[in-house]
Amino acid sequence: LVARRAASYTTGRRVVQVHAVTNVSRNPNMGKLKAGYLFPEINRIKNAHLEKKPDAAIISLGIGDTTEPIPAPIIDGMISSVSGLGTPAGYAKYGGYGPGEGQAELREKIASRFYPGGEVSADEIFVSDGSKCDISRLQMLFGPNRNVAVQDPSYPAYVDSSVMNGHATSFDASTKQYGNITYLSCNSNNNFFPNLAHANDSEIIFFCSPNNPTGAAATREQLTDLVAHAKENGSIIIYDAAYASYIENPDCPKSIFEIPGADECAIETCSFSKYAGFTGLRLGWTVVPENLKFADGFSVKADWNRLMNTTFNGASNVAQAGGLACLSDEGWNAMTELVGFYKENASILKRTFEDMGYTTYGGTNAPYVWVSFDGQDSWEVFTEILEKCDIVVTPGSGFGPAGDGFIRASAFGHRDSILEATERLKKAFTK
Ligand SMILES: Cc1ncc(COP(=O)(O)O)c(/C=N/[C@@H](CCC(=O)O)C(=O)O)c1O
Repeated sequence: LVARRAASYTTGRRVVQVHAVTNVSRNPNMGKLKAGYLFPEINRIKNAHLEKKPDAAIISLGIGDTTEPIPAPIIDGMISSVSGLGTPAGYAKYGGYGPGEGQAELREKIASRFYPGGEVSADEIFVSDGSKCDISRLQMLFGPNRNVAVQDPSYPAYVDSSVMNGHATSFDASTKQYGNITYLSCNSNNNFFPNLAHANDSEIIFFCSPNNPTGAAATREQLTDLVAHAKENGSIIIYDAAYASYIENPDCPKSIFEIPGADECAIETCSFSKYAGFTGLRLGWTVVPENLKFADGFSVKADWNRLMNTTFNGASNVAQAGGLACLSDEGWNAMTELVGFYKENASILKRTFEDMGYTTYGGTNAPYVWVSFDGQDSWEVFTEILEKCDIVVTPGSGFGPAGDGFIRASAFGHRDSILEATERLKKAFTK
């Protein structure tokens, strides 16, 4: 026992004592992950740069994290919630554990505000602490060894949570893909909408529109094809609408449930993060339709409800009060203004790269501009931009192998930072 507890080994003449180990073997799926999660890795590199250049005035066009303060009407809603928690009546109403699926009033409001066509009812809406968290809980819902398809490139949480939850075999360094995950390439040749025939065997299809990182918003026709494909193959779509409010093209639906039949093959997750600056406050929701059934006819919603009530004690009551304030007329207008501010940043960035001679995608229906560097290694471009401009972007290959040759510029920034970044980029990279 002592030998096992205090595993040690000799290197040449020295006996090196290592820390005691446990008896518990590591989850082999965690061992398959090829690197750290993308954004903390980028942050680590940024900090190393600052070590070298302590006076560098770094501008981040990297992680899509909001920068503008939460608008007053929403703050007021939270302040009154907090004050209420300090009174017996207020605490009695909202102080303890709330319903795992979220406060009824908030669920009703989300249904009426985000699904005005009545496509979704309040009891199909499950309030959470954000979409990223729900993506991993959805992985738990389906269990291991699933055939999963993702857009390539796409939000890294889909692939990484799929690897963690046992859907993937090992990482193939030559293809830069995990085995058993289907990468649906999205590029300028297919107008960033994948060939769905490649997903014929996929049980679960992660689909994000507007897509992170390309900024491509799928059209009604494309989403109709996606729903038809899922119904034909018996797949379930996990539709990520985290940026839907940035869509301005009327031909691009804001929800998959605008497509008839989607309630029999899709789950939709969304979030207040990028709409109201709730990235730190943590509030999102996931829609699991009444009509969505597993192969044996069992309700997916029933299992999701059981899972949420077992794994999660509900989104913070203060955050839910904030969400409710977002959906008041004043709050909704304030959110719309905030989204408009970031959209303006995106168009400034898009215009700048275009004027510099670069081909860009996205940036119109999304807060991300996808910039082609003509096949150059995206981590090299990332490093060059950091070294020359003290600007952090996100290397395209971080979103999947089809992202290489691109960088993603995020529009989440103060206006003066965005303008300063454009000046630095023009100076260093104009073709
Ligand atoms: C398609 C998509 N879905 C969900 C999220 C996260 O939503 P929340 O967990 O609600 O804040 C994000 C957040 N993405 C940021 C933050 C990074 C991260 O969440 O890992 C980014 O891509 O820079 C996202 O892009």
